[in-house]
Amino acid sequence: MEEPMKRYGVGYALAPKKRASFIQLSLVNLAKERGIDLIKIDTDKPLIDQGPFDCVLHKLYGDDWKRQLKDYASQNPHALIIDSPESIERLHNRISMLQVVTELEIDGQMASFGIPKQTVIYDAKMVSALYLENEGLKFPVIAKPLVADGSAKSHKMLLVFNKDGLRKLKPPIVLQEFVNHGAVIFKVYVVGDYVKCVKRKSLPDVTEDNLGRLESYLSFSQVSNLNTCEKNDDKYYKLMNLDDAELPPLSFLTDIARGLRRATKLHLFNFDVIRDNRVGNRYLVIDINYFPGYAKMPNYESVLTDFFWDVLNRNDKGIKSLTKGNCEKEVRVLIGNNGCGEDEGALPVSPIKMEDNENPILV
Ligand SMILES: Nc1ncnc2c1ncn2[C@@H]1O[C@H](COP(=O)(O)OP(=O)(O)OP(=O)(O)O)[C@@H](O)[C@H]1O
Ligand SMILES: O=P(O)(O)O[C@H]1[C@H](OP(=O)(O)O)[C@@H](OP(=O)(O)O)[C@@H](O)[C@@H](O)[C@@H]1OP(=O)(O)O
Ligand SMILES: [Mg+2]
Ligand SMILES: [Mg+2]
Repeated sequence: MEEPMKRYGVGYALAPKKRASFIQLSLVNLAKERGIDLIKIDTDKPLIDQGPFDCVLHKLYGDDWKRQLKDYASQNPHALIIDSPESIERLHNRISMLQVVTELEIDGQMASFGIPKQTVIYDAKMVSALYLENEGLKFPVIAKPLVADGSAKSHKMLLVFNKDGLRKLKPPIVLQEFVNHGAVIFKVYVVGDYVKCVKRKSLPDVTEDNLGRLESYLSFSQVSNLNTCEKNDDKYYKLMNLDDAELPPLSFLTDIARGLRRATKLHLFNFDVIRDNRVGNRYLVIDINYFPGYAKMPNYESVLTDFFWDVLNRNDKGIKSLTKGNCEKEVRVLIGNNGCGEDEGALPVSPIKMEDNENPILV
């Protein structure tokens, strides 16, 4: 007689929006066929009273949740926690997030990579054109909230064209050089050893001419996450034709992804890459996100199911590929004007532009 298939329980603790996008019936069913039951963790009840789970997936914040995970892990040493809160926290600060990129050692035969010049400002009195100049930054710059904790306000940014645009900035902020990149951003999704790059639209290039002509700043939020309907009437992006943009070499991106996995000890994240127009074959990482919108990735159901199956099986065999048991303990990580205005190249006003009073980094 055939042995019954071993079943695994994967508990997930996600905010309602993330749950709605990620936990689709197609994923639940495919995982079920492979012996993996996806089970919702009730965040109103103590984690310790739920399960038992072979694996806990999570994207929640705060000390209470961290404590709950720690208690769960110490009472269920066999359970995998994907990923450790301490590792995830590095991505909650836009400086420590990109610092890790600068520490990667990768043999860049095909292309080079780095991060844009940036500086952090904690004190409003420090915001000045002189300070920027001393830090080696030139206009235009992007002002980003220092904290990237998943809140709506942590995505609200400002493209600053000149010194007038600096006046109203509210620290703590990161000021990062805006690099022309042909209005295309590459989102590189990482799921364990799997790496997938997709193209999205981004902010259009800024010309010297623009700098003098425009308002002193532009507020925007999650420009690469606008929905298809918003993209439709967008002349600028039609003109530059996203379809024609060439992807960076996959093996190069895979090397960066592997390096980031090693350095961060994370398994579920994506990073945003732009091609620096000033230099041939140079790429800049501008953002890293924990547990991003995987449902937007082609075949996300099978990619995620394969990942669950792989880590659960390795765990059964005693291969410590993930943070296991005590989630603070370090364990070996296996590596395996509607988008345009009338002029070509003019900066978008809507839908990218948002009201100033909605932007928390503006006084
Ligand atoms: N240094 C830069 N040079 C040029 N464009 C940039 C730069 N930094 C950010 N951008 C543009 O601004 C957008 C938002 O920046 P970023 O990715 O840092 O924000 P985010 O809110 O963390 O994004 P996500 O929704 O991916 O989490 C990018 O997708 C890109 O279009
Ligand atoms: O909203 P989606 O599911 O698409 O995912 C987005 C995700 O939002 P959510 O985690 O609240 O869902 C964001 O996370 P926070 O920074 O806000 O934590 C961030 O990672 C975006 O980059 C993701 O979009 P993507 O990068 O994949 O395009
Ligand atoms: Mg981003
Ligand atoms: Mg981000």
